[in-house]
Amino acid sequence: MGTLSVRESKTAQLKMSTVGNSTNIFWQESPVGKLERQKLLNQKGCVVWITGLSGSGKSTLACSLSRELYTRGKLSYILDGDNLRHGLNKDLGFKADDRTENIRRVGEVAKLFADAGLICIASLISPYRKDRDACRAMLPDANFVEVFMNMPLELCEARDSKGLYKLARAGKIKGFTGIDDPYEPPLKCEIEIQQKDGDCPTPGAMAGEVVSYLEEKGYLQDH
Ligand SMILES: Nc1ncnc2c1ncn2[C@@H]1O[C@H](COP(=O)(O)OS(=O)(=O)O)[C@@H](OP(=O)(O)O)[C@H]1O
Ligand SMILES: Nc1ncnc2c1ncn2[C@@H]1O[C@H](COP(=O)(O)OP(=O)(O)O)[C@@H](O)[C@H]1O
Repeated sequence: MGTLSVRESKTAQLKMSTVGNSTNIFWQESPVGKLERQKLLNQKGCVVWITGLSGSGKSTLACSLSRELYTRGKLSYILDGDNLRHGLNKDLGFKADDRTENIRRVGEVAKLFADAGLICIASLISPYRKDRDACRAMLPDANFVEVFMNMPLELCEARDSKGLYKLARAGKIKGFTGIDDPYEPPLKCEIEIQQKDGDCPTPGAMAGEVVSYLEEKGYLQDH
């Protein structure tokens, strides 16, 4: 074989792949790697995945956690299920397959944010265990922190801050999680938030529990 041109030799070094329906694709390495990005940010990229019923406090925790990290000079980004359904996932409904695809897409985006060196806070009902476990498997080095908002349905329904439980009970929303659609609680998660003596921890206390875990596991420093 003659001497390959730079392009050909470069191409020869690149491995052609087929992934799903994408054929003849090549992985392009970035000149700046994850360790360099983490050094710049003085933190380690990871995904904090918050799961629970509608009204269990996922968004409240996501916001208080993001704020607490910011006050400590740490960069995070929230991927909220409701919000992403206004854009990236606006083509998806709430049937089981659509929820699975929703979680898969958010998992892939969260993986990119973590690779960027951010603390990615994903807050979605994510009712199916297999879908959450598939997201966990996407993350290299197990940088996946599952937080279960273990609040009783009665509390979530009493809150009903969006009036959706009332609509679901009236049969105006079909397939509403917890009412006539399943939620599979985690069998093993990193953090479980629940009531103590019938009282909910404050948003600050919830955030503090997660920050302490991240600190203990070394995510709030790059070395
Ligand atoms: N049928 C049904 N079941 C559950 N939730 C519903 C439904 N229809 C609309 N909503 C609103 O959508 C929000 C949940 O979206 P997610 O992307 O987190 O759901 S999932 O993870 O795909 O199950 C959820 O937001 P949160 O209340 O913040 O959980 C609801 O506001
Ligand atoms: N720890 C908490 N203490 C008191 N109220 C809370 C707490 N967490 C959430 N709430 C309230 O419960 C309602 C639902 O919270 P939200 O974060 O929107 O839940 P989700 O994102 O799971 O649907 C809101 O009115 C919120 O203010």
